[in-house]
Amino acid sequence: MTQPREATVPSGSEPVISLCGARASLGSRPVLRGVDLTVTRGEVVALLGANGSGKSTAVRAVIGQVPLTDGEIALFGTELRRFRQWSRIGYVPQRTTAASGVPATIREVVSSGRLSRARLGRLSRVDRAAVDHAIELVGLGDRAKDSVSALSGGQHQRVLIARALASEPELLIMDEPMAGVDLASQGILADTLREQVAAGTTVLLVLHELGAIEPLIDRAVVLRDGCVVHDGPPPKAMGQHALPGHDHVHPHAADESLRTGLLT
Ligand SMILES: Nc1ncnc2c1ncn2[C@@H]1O[C@H](COP(=O)(O)OP(=O)(O)OP(=O)(O)O)[C@@H](O)[C@H]1O
Repeated sequence: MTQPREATVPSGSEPVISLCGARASLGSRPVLRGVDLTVTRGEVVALLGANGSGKSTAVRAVIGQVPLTDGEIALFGTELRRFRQWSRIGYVPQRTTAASGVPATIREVVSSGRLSRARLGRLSRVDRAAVDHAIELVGLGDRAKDSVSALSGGQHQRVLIARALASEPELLIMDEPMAGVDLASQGILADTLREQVAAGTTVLLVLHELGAIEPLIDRAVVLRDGCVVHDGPPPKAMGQHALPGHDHVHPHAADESLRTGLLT
């Protein structure tokens, strides 16, 4: 078995996600053009970049939804193609309007996130308690029997996050969790994330702007045209100035500026 290269991993830290020279195409278009990215245990990493820079494709490649044309991905030190322990990972996809028409209750949707831990597809008492806990975490305890089709966009997003949390994952991957979410729900999501981080969960977040979760972010990786153009401290300018149309310039090294063009 070939071991993934771990060139960017600090010594002593355990890699949870490693992408090495990852290349992927959608249709005939090369979307990832040699991405190196490592997330170690307990880290909270934001994946940033302009629309179309490849952020969603990168996280979808990590969970095996987009095949690589070249390079390697490993999860918890195991090559992706051999990896089977999906209950260790919670994934919140980018929101689509199609998701809101599901005729199911909040508890049913969140329960589906626990099935990866259930034996023979049946939820035990422990499983059901974990589902209820996940619903409580996102502040929807009193709505568990409500249909998800009756929820606002922000509440719906909270359900998707509860679904990801139901398996008590060690790694949480979220694609634009705050997009289109009302301020009250943003606050609840930030609190939920803070609790997960405090409990040691490793987190990879696709974001457009850091906003309320900026204090939680250990490291930011910025993609441009399918390549990593920054991997280090979160760009300070983002929280205040990440408005559509801005091309961001912020300090990179002492005497060097980095133009991220995050939203252009
Ligand atoms: N099925 C597809 N076929 C061809 N091209 C696609 C397909 N899906 C996405 N793309 C293109 O691939 C590029 C990368 O898309 P991706 O969704 O990864 O970017 P992103 O950085 O997540 O952008 P956004 O912030 O808009 O979500 C975009 O230019 C997009 O138009």
